[in-house]
Amino acid sequence: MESPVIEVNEVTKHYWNMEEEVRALSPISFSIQSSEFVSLVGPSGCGKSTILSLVAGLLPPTSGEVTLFGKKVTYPSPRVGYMLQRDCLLDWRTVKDNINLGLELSGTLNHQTESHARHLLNELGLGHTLHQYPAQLSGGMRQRVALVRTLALQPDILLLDEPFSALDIQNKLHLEDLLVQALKGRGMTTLLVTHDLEEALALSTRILVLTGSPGRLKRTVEIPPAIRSLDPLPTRDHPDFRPLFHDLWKELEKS
Ligand SMILES: Nc1ncnc2c1ncn2[C@@H]1O[C@H](COP(=O)(O)OP(=O)(O)OP(=O)(O)O)[C@@H](O)[C@H]1O
Repeated sequence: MESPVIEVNEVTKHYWNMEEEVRALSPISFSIQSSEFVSLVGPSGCGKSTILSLVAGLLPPTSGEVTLFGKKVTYPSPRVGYMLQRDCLLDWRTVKDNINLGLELSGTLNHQTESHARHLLNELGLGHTLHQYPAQLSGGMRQRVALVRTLALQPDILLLDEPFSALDIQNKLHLEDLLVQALKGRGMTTLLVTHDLEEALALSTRILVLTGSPGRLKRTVEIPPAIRSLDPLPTRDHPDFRPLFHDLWKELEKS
């Protein structure tokens, strides 16, 4: 078996809140292979976002270690793209200048990378918005622009922290579909935090169920290939989808 892209090894994380110590994660270990799409689900406060920040190199673990491609994470890696619930678009920049922002900051903006960013914008159905400003776009369109900005960096690892949770159901389903299409053939390894079990089931190859607090891994659910091979919308009609959903739901109720 290939060595994992992401490895979280006996990691704990404690925060200090004024004088009080908050134990966010008790020792947690898991690894993710290349091109896997793994979702983290669990009750509020069980440490899901903390795990993403540790993998992104934005926070150091209290003990244990996180490795990416076999190397210990000590700072944010350019191989990682990170997308949040808030789109964080800059209102004074056009869509074109927003999708180029990450490339500019990383010093990799050139004719080729800019044209790739524009190609992604077209793929996500927003080619016509190139010279518009974020205020002229709907919430779903803004989030699509944020996704293009993240994918434009061509990261090997994509971290998604509830990226669609602020959207209405129609936009959410549309974006899930666009995300899957955009990831096809690009070989990215994805780690998603979501509260939406349907979303986790429809997008993932594997789901890690956490419990708190402090957060720890409770169960790993492999998504059957018959479901995995379908696009997000039709997965929901697969006869195994509802039983899996109820199984996960019950697991979280016990958390
Ligand atoms: N910067 C911080 N300082 C102090 N405590 C923190 C900090 N960040 C997170 N925590 C605490 O660590 C624990 C885990 O937080 P985290 O945001 O990782 O959980 P989560 O599972 O992502 O929650 P949610 O689902 O509500 O977003 C919580 O108890 C939270 O209050």
